[in-house]
Amino acid sequence: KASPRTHSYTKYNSWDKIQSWIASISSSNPNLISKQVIGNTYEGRPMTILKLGKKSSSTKPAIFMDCGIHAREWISPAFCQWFVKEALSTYGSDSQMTSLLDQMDVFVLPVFNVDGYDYTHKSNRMWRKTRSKKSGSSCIGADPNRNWNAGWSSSNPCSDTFCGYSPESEIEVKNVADFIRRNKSIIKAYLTIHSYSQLLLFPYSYTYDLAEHHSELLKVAEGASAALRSLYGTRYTSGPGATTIYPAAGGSDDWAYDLGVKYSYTFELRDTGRYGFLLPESEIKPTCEETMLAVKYIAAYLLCT
Ligand SMILES: NS(=O)(=O)N[C@@H](Cc1ccccc1)C(=O)O
Ligand SMILES: [Zn+2]
Repeated sequence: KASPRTHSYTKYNSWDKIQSWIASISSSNPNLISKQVIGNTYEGRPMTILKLGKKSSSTKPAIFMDCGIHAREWISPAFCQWFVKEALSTYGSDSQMTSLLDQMDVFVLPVFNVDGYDYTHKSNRMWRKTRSKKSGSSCIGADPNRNWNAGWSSSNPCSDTFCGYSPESEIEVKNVADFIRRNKSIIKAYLTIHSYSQLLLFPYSYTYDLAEHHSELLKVAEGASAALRSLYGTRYTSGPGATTIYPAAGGSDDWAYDLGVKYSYTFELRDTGRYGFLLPESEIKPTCEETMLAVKYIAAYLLCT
């Protein structure tokens, strides 16, 4: 059975292996990690959030990070697994990680779109959406990054970017939106991990209007990108989604920002198109190492402000 010691952090693990890992890692260190199931997916798989942070009787400010919103973006869940492993293994030795986990909690959702992720392993490697079915339509699933109540507008059910029949129509999105709403007073940052293109995006994607905190969000994004680039020279572009990648309605980062989570970022990890969603396993380690620097930069900024 997979356990923290036998789990591979440099392979794209199946959902079954990730589920076993979640069970074992979440009971490996009661002072630093716990788990909570926030609901099930359409096909009945559990959505489990890992809570990282020094156990405290008082409520601490928190960062929320999700991976695997889009099923085919396999480097994303690989990063969430890497982040959890790094947090637990460097707490006490790495000063940045130690102060982060002493002063804040980090909620990590390793795989958001579990049904879709499992489907890419077993059926169609290029699947993107959820796997929900609606009577009357032969097309399956909605894009979980178009289904949030942020500039939401309807679209074609057979499109890969179908927005769903209404905001939060996808149970996976509703489960996470409910969790963030319940915890919005303590959540200071929302990070959502995607691939590919090497971008650090922030609101808005649903409009060309600049966010109220545009200049600060850009400054932090450029600092995080510079930290990332310092390791292997990987170049990221920072900016609002609408002008940096493309306009898009119903995105999770826009929704979190409009809810009041000021530091709301979408990471588009490696690469820039050579392999795209099929990033080789040999690039998991360098991608995760450099991305750790960007996430730790944002965390350090939160702790200093
Ligand atoms: N990961 S991606 O290639 O699908 N790109 C993202 C870009 C994106 C990011 C944030 C809000 C809306 C859109 C997408 O959802 O299209
Ligand atoms: Zn994506």
